Amino acid sequence: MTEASSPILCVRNLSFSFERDKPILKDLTFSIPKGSFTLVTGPNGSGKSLLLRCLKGLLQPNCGQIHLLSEDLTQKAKQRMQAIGLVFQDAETQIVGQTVEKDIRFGMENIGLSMQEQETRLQEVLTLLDLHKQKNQRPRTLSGGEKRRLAIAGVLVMDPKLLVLDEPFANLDYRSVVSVLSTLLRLQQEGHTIILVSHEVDKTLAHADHVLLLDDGVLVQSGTAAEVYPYLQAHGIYLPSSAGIKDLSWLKR
Ligand SMILES: Nc1ncnc2c1ncn2[C@@H]1O[C@H](COP(=O)(O)OP(=O)(O)OP(=O)(O)O)[C@@H](O)[C@H]1O
Repeated sequence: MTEASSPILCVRNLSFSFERDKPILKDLTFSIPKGSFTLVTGPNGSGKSLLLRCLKGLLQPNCGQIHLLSEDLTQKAKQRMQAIGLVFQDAETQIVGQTVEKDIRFGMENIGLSMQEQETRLQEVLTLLDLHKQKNQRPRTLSGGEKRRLAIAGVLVMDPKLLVLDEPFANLDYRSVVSVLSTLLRLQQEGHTIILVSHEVDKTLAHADHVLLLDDGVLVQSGTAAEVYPYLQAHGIYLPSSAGIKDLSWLKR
């Protein structure tokens, strides 16, 4: 993955406000390289979740353009909704089925996929997310990490062009963080483009090939991990002392 890779998503001059003259997202311009593992970071309240909601089509920006694979989808929120798979910060709210399998099938049944296509996709995501053993289990009996993986499975099975996750490590213990992070890296290797929103850069920065740093609704830096790293601490992002970029991963501890 290099910075030169063609973009899957291009955002130009995006602004968003709930109230007139009180912009929250301010003139954001950036692109996301296809196949990248992009980390969107910034302190609490910097606008990360709102940005995801604007991209997904849950909120409409006041101005700006959103192009996905060179197609202008700015005014096509429904198409953005289908193309962008979003795993919410509170991923458990996305789990609706009585069993793991039923939950994964839910979205596919809603869009009327044939049983054969459902079966193919189901088997694929059970393997990718390592959930075969839990197939018949009730979701509420899953561990935190398994629930997070199930929420990802439910989104992935809809075949999104872009997989976006809002704080997927929140409230997870070390082993579950490792499990979810390894899963995301495996998905990237399979060819998926991943946008991860997290202020816990100590867990992931080593794996990010593209980073966006937001503060107070402004994109203050974007580029490779090495380019953005020197600006993190000044914008309230915790970094362990004397850690280099390669140390900033929970997979290597
Ligand atoms: N529904 C709303 N009405 C008014 N202001 C809102 C609303 N939702 C969010 N905000 C404000 O928008 C700003 C950005 O919020 P957002 O949730 O996007 O931040 P964030 O970077 O995701 O924060 P965190 O890391 O805490 O999740 C915050 O100041 C927040 O108070």
